[in-house]
Amino acid sequence: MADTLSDDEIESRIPDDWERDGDEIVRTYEFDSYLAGVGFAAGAGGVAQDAFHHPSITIDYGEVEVRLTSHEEGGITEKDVDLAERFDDLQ
Ligand SMILES: C[C@H](O)[C@H](O)[C@H]1CNC2=NC(N)=NC(=O)C2=N1
Repeated sequence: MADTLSDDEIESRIPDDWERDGDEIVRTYEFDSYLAGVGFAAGAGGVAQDAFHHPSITIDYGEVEVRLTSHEEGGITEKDVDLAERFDDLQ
């Protein structure tokens, strides 16, 4: 079971374009169309299922908000940061 990261570890490990929001890390991706966002969300879902670590994904017109936290650990872990990097690689 992964341990939660300290505030300093989060600060140093959080990928560019992501922000900390309490016990979550969050990024809003922007797209030229709604369906481009839907496609990104589908890809992110596949990566999440592969990792068996699941984000909250909100699809709006031209935007997709992704929130990550480790529910079982009750905070932000390496799993969240690693998955954020994998989502960014989908772009
Ligand atoms: C039983 C538990 O839900 C599973 O082990 C996985 C599923 N996906 C998960 N996703 C996230 N974000 N946090 C978890 O703790 C988690 N646990």
